[in-house]
Amino acid sequence: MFDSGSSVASALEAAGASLADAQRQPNGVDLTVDAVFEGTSRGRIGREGKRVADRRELEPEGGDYRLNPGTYVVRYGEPVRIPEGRIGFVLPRSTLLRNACTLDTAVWDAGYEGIGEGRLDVGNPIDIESGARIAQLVLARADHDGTYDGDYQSEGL
Ligand SMILES: O=c1ccn([C@H]2C[C@H](O)[C@@H](COP(=O)(O)OP(=O)(O)OP(=O)(O)O)O2)c(=O)[nH]1
Repeated sequence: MFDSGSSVASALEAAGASLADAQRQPNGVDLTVDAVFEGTSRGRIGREGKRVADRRELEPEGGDYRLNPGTYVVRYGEPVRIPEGRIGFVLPRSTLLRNACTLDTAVWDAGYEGIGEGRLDVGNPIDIESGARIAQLVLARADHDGTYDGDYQSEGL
């Protein structure tokens, strides 16, 4: 069972997000793009520990990120808090897909709080305005064991 868009909006507002009306969707809340990065070094995932690759933040040109085909990391514009009893999923806006682009995202754990990131794949050149809506967060009811306590807790806050 998924929460309504207004419940998702309440969860985000409790985390400090200020939402425009256009972000409020029937089944979730649209997230905006705050920053786009290109990787500049090698990351690592070990059996223990991990390292996120260094990155270079792209500058918008005339307010738009002018992206050629490739893989980027985006930082979303809204602080998120996943309430207890919930799991979060972020999905791409369908307009990204219709432009041969997409977002790859992972599980958003109960108890996670922060400004998250995702992988943006660009298959066809696209201009994305800084602050534009690119994704949608939905929340589903879920049992869980404890709450999120990983390295990304409170990131960006
Ligand atoms: O696409 C996503 C998915 C999740 N998150 C946030 C919410 C999630 O709760 C947190 C940690 O995600 P995950 O548990 O997958 O991270 P990890 O790579 O396993 O690292 P750690 O073990 O430190 O949590 O990152 C994102 O920013 N982007």
